[in-house]
Amino acid sequence: MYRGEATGRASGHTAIEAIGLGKRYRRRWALRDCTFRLPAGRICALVGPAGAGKSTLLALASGLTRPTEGTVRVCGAGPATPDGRARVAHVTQGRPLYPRLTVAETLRLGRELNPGRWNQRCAEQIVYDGRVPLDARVGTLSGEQRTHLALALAFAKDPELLLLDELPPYPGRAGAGLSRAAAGRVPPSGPDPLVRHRIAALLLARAAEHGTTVVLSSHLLAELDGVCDYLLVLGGGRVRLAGEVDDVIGAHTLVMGPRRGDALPPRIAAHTVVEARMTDSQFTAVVRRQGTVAAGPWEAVEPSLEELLLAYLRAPDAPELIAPSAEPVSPRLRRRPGNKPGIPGMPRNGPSARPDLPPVRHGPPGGAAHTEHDHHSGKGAAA
Ligand SMILES: Nc1ncnc2c1ncn2[C@@H]1O[C@H](COP(=O)(O)OP(=O)(O)OP(=O)(O)O)[C@@H](O)[C@H]1O
Repeated sequence: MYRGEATGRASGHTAIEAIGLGKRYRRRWALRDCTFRLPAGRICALVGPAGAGKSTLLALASGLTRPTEGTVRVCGAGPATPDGRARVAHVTQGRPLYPRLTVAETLRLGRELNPGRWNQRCAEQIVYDGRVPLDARVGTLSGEQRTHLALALAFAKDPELLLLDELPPYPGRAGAGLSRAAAGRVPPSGPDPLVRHRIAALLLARAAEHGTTVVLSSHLLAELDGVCDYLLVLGGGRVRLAGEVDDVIGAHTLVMGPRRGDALPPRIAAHTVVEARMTDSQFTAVVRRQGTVAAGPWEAVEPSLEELLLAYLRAPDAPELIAPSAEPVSPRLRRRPGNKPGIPGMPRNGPSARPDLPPVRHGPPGGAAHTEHDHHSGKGAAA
């Protein structure tokens, strides 16, 4: 799925631009040296292990919290300014809503809090599509209904940028934020794929209709395929991967073949190895190509988005990859040459992995994460 530059507000604009962004809670950094640009009009997957700083990044982008260091701008504005707040909607993990208000009262509150920007018809359509009764108290709604209501509030504000912390409902979160009695009335909402599919469809349709940029934080990697066209991967509080999904996937190859000894075949190891896994008889490696992958007694295919993300998540030391479209463009914000993570004195963007693709910025080759004797038997089996 790719919505392209021509959509609505997408052409050439920047939705988020962060430079050296960092947030520290007491002594611990939740996010550090975070530098990237998200072009407008994208549906961006924000991926990372638990504690990687995803929620912190979203909170910084929505002005909910202030940076300890660095800067972030959203749609050209400071997130904590009235302009920034008007342009951004943030649906947080807990979906904080007033449980005693009815749905209609909640929408009325949304209208009063967003004078001049409120689209009541849009809000009512979303709650209607989600089969959310207008006269029901929020505290009695299911996880899916609460999400529809939260999305109704978000889209009715007509935001340029929607930040969504987790595609809901997710395990154990049904009734979160409600009284115990109210939570007891909420049907259990496990990771029902149909519900998630319905909500993803709603999100995509609305985002396409309004030209909204969406940042979607998620743990469920398989579900991001076909939903997101842009990728932002955090690890250890830093950006590890950023760019168009197609470009990022296209720069990598998944190689599987018979194992000969403890090391990868030299012609495979010559590429930037993101992750290598061995069983007794087979090796599986995700490599960032430096040129073409030589033919040999192995199979080389393009990884799926899930396979690629898993490789990066399992290999926290793999070198970063930042596509040119994810590089900040604002001259005021641009990093000094030679600053991390570029190579001092060298152009910031390394050679293109594929001649038909734009160049990508990458760290030094050889950052392999090597998992010995891992019983991973090939493509699609990663878990
Ligand atoms: N208000 C806070 N006070 C102290 N530490 C915090 C606070 N919020 C987050 N942290 C810490 O900052 C780090 C990043 O947290 P954050 O919630 O941003 O990660 P995350 O990637 O969203 O994780 P998850 O996927 O589990 O939601 C974690 O170590 C977390 O414990």
